[in-house]
Amino acid sequence: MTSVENGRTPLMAGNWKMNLNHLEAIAHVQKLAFALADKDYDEVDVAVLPPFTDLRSVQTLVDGDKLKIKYGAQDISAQDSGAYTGEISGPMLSKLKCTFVAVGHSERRQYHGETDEICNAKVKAAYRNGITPILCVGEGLDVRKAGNQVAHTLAQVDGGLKDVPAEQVESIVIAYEPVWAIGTGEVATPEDAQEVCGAIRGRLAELYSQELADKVRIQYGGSVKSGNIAAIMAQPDVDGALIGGAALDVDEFVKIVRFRDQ
Ligand SMILES: O=C(CO)COP(=O)(O)O
Repeated sequence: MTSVENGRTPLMAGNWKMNLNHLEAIAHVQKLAFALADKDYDEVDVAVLPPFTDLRSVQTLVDGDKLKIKYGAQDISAQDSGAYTGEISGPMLSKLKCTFVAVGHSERRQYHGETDEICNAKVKAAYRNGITPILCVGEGLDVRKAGNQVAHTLAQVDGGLKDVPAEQVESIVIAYEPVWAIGTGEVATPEDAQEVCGAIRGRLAELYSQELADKVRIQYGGSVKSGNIAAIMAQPDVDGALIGGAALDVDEFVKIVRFRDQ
């Protein structure tokens, strides 16, 4: 059974990382909207995660032209306001009508020391402010080589969701991004992606219920391109992708969104 038959609308989200200023963001989203407009994409949710400085411009464009493209931030503070220099809060993001926020991306974990505890606080901050977290999990190369990818990733799921109630978690997006496949051109095989995405769904069933687990969208991320997306999406527990480099190229991103045509 594919994810579409399972009733989960696939979510293709472009994580721009630290790329594109607000003028480039406007041009990018306009081009993306135009490219998607000539064919119905109702059966796929499309989102972009631009840098903070682009969000107001993207919001104005999406609102003004009533675009179906959703958007969100790449990070969120665990606090809602106060003396936290350089941080961006949930209330600020929800004022910009962000649908999503990435939490615990491996680059945040690696370069900013984000632990599962911090990710858990950020998941709660997102829900407190009506924003859907995209909780990013996944193992590094050493863990993969030792064959511990499932246990490692499930521990991140447990940590990120600690004390988060079912009525919130049923809307969460979990992105499985093996660190060794991010930006390296080294894509996990569809079977590798399915192994861990399936285990994540199994864990959600254990922690909550099978019914909840069947609703949650689980994405794969790591060197996704138009040439490999169809095989990845054919896996029963993969419901979309979190796309880095390939999302910066509108034509390539559109091909990924239209994975059924590949
Ligand atoms: O980190 C990623 C998305 O969040 C994946 O990045 P790449 O698609 O560039 O490998």
